Formats: sequence, C-alpha cells, structure tokens
Amino acid sequence: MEPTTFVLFGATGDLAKRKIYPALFNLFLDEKLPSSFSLIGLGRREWTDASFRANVEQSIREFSRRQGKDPSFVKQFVETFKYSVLDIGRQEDYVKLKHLIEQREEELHLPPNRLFYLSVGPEHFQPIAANIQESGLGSANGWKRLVIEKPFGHDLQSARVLNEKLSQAFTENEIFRIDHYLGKPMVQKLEALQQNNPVIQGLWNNRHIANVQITANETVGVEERAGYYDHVGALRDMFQNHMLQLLMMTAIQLPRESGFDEVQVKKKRIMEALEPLLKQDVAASVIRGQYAAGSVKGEPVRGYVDEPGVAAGTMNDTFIAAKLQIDDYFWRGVPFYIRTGKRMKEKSTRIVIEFKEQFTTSLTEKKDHAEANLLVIEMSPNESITLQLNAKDGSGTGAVKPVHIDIHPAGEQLPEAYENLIRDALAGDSTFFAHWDEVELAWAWAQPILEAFEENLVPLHLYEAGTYGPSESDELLAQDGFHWWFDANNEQTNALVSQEYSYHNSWNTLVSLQSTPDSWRKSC
Ligand SMILES: NC(=O)C1=CN([C@@H]2O[C@H](COP(=O)(O)OP(=O)(O)OC[C@H]3O[C@@H](n4cnc5c(N)ncnc54)[C@H](OP(=O)(O)O)[C@@H]3O)[C@@H](O)[C@H]2O)C=CC1
Ligand SMILES: O=C1O[C@H](COP(=O)(O)O)[C@@H](O)[C@H](O)[C@H]1O
Repeated sequence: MEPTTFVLFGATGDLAKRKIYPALFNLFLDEKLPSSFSLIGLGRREWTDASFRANVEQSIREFSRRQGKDPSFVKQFVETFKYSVLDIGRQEDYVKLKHLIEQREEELHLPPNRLFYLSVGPEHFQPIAANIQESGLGSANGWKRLVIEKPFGHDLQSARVLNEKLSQAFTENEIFRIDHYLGKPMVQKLEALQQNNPVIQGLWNNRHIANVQITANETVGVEERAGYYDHVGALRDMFQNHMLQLLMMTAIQLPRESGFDEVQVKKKRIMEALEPLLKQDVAASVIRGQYAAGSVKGEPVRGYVDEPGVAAGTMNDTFIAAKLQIDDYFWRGVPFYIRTGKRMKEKSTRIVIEFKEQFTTSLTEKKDHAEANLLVIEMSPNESITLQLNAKDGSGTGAVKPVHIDIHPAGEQLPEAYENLIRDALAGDSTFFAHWDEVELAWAWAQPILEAFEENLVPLHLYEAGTYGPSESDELLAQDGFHWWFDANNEQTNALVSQEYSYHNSWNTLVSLQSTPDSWRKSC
C-alpha cells in the first residue's frame, strides 16, 4: 500500500470516535495500514495534538474489539497523529492545513498521496471539496481521494446537484462513497460464494429461484437522531442505499474472473432493469409503517410520535417493505421482497433465497412435508450461511425432514465493515463503494415512492413496537403465495428453528468463502 496522509474532517465527532479510529487501529495491529502513514485530524474544537491523541486513545479503549491488547500498541499507533483547528467555511484554515500536510510529508518522507475523509454532515461535502481544490491541497504531485459518508443527497435532484459539484474537484475514480453495508464481511463473501461454487452459480436464476427476501430489522428506535431521521425516514435512511445495494449484490451474475469494472457495470445493469414504479401504483407494492408504543426485549418503549425531537403529527416512515422485480434474462418473474424497520422484534439482517419446489408432487408434498430449499445469508446478529435441504429422517417411516448445512466463520474474528472499507480506500479499490451510476439509479427508482409518501398516496400503517411490522407487509408476500421466513410468529418457519440434523462445517471446507477474489480488486 502506498504511503498516505489521511486527512480527517470531523475528527472530533461521533463517527470518528465509534468507527474510524477503532477501524484504523485494528488495521494497524493487522499491519494493513501503509508502512508510512500520517493522520491529521480536523475540527473546530480547540484541541492540541496531545488532547487529540488522548481522545483517540480513549475511543479505542471504548470501541475497539482489540481493547485488551497491550496499551503500548495504542500509544505507538497515535504517536504521530496531528490535530489542526479548521472551520470548514474559512479559507485561511485550508492554507494552514496545506502547510501542515507539506511539513509532515517532508518530515516523514511521504509522497503527496492524500486521502480526504469527510466525517461531517452532508451540508459540508461540497464546500470542503471546493476548498480542497481552491487551496491547492488537491493539486500536489501524488494521488488524491475523497471518502464521503452518507447521506448522498436527499432525493434525485439534490443528489445530482451534489455530484455535479463534487465532480468539479474530484473525478469519479477519486470519489469513494461509503455504504457501510458493502463493507460487511458477509456481503463481501456473497459473490465469492457464487463465483467459487458452480452448483450455486447454476441455480442463481429464475428457473430455480422462487423469490428473494432481504431483511434489515432493528430493535432500536430513532434514539437521539430525531433531528436527522424525522426528515429522512426508513426509505432514505436504509432503503435507497443499503437495501438496494444488497439487492444489487444478490442479483449480480459474475463469472469467476470478473474484474472490478465488470462488477460496476453489472450492478448498474441490475438497477437499469429494476422495474420502475409509477407514483399512482406505489401503494400496490410498497408498505409504509411507523412504530407505535410496545415492548422490545421485554422493555416497554414509546411510540415514534412520542420520541423527543419528532415533529407533532409526523407521517415519517420507520418501516418500509416493498416488492421489486428485475426485468432481465436471469430474474424475470422472481419477486424480491425487501423490508427494513426500527423497533422490530429482533435485530436481524439477512438474505433468504427460496428455491422453487420443482420436483414435488402432490403425493410427496402431503406425505413427506418437504420444506423449501433455502439459502440463508445471515449478516446480523450472527454471520453464517445456511443451506436447507431435505433428507430422509432415518426413522424408517420414509419421512422427509429438513437438514441444514451451516457454514460459520469458526473461530475467525471477522473485520468490521469500516475496517474493510478504509483498507480498500487506502488501497484505491472502489469495488465495495457506491458508484455514482448506482446511486443515481437508486434515487431515480425511489423518487416516485418519495413523492407518493409526500402526497399521502400510500397509507401509513402503525405497528406495535417489538413486532415484525404491519401485517400488510405479510400480505404483500401472501398474495403471491409466500411468507417472510424466520419471523417467529410464522409457524411455517418452525421447521428450520427446530432442526434435527445439522451438518456443521468449518468455514473453509464446504465452500471457498474465505476471501474475495483478487480479480475483483482494482488498484488505481
Ligand atoms: N455517527 C454515526 O454512527 C454515523 C454517521 N454517519 C455520517 O457521518 C457524518 C458525521 O457524523 P457524526 O460523526 O455522527 O456527526 P457529529 O455531529 O458527531 O460530528 C460532526 C463533526 O463535524 C465537525 N464539524 C461540524 N461543523 C463544522 C465546521 N463548520 N467546521 C469544521 N468542522 C465541523 C465537528 O467538529 P467540531 O464539533 O469540533 O466543530 C465534528 O467533528 C455524517 O455525514 C453522518 O451522516 C454515517 C453513518 C453512521
Ligand atoms: O446507516 C444506518 O445504518 C444503521 C444500521 O446499521 P447496522 O449495520 O447496525 O445494520 C441504522 O441504525 C441507521 O439508522 C442508518 O443511518
């Protein structure tokens, strides 16, 4: 990895503290940072280098999964960190920053490779990019990269304007838009699963798959983020970005030797093939919900409208479920059901592929109770891949019972999403970042839904906190003859939960999932 200066805007903020420093520290311990690495933190707070380092140390103690490590490692990690006071709107602060960066590059013999990480509110993205350009910070004789956090725009129009402005200072290849779901280890292993297993690759189409279900349920409510969330809702906060990225990563078809460019092109093709919704038809395939008072994990919780900071009479969505169709050769006719919500019964992020029951006859169906074949990719709370097959149960009656092949990352400590993403950004590999074409197409697809919500063309269903959302979400699948798998109140899933036979395999033996193929990765 090339020597790099990591310039962190928002170094005093919450994201830096909870995610960025712990991720950098873990990369440091794993020797995955560039051998020459300089970090400069920026914020308005009047911190010194010493107080900045003390804050970073504290965040590592609090949030790093390696907090038990020898404290001398933490000291060693932060000892070269610098802090500079910078107000985003003040041009003279960028001049001061430029001098500091150049001085450090000289002291540490670093080429001027600069990664600008914007861990600040979205209203600051454009002014920072413009000031980087105007101050000459981005015109040194090395590479420059811009890493930006979500949200990327508020709707299609604002996203286009933002992109246009950023493009004046950075090329598309230099912009790394974070979608932390793309950094999740199971998402990164998803394509390796398909690419390295012809048996799965051969099944990955509408001849064999009945439907796909993508769920991201959370138990938390709006927390202290009402100021942000009440203007955004589940559609903008989760669906337009994370959920559609999961859809792209699931539906993509990649031959074994696919490179980074192919991934990008094929993700874009999926989005282009996504059947658009007309505003007046949104209500037929989109369910909007908002949590009412209830209880989560045995604790009573208030309804969304009673959360501090939420506007009176708010119609904001805290739950959304939708049926999507991809109109292409592979997926035509396969419904993709996607849902995400806050204050649900349990935290669960998973993709379920339900295969068609091609070979069942009415006789075997009745006698054997054969369950559907499922492939379940579990991202949270645990990480695993499970394949449900049917086998004779050995009782001599000839009965068929579901068996499960579980693939767990046994003993392996998987990296956090931010570790994967920061490592990739440092390496110039944008495979697992959101590219502009995808972001624009995702906003274009979501736009009629935003408008239908705005104009109240879609009913807002209240659901009790601690449930699986409004019952209309179940009906969305029931009208096609399906049901959400793994909802505890769904009897048909009990067979899976009370499994009798389970073949536990080590992470590597059954399928080769360990790493994402290098051919995916592109070094700029
Ligand atoms: N926190 C999280 O879990 C997540 C956050 N994000 C995104 O990350 C970004 C940062 O969020 P978060 O850390 O929570 O926000 P915080 O409000 O905690 O931090 C904001 C940071 O921006 C700095 N800042 C604000 N205004 C200025 C200014 N005028 N000049 C210089 N610095 C300024 C603050 O510095 P100071 O206070 O010193 O002025 C602070 O370091 C946002 O885009 C958010 O959407 C995305 C996913 C999760
Ligand atoms: O981006 C966001 O994601 C989190 C959920 O992330 P997860 O990794 O815990 O599944 C969500 O709580 C938050 O509202 C949203 O902004």
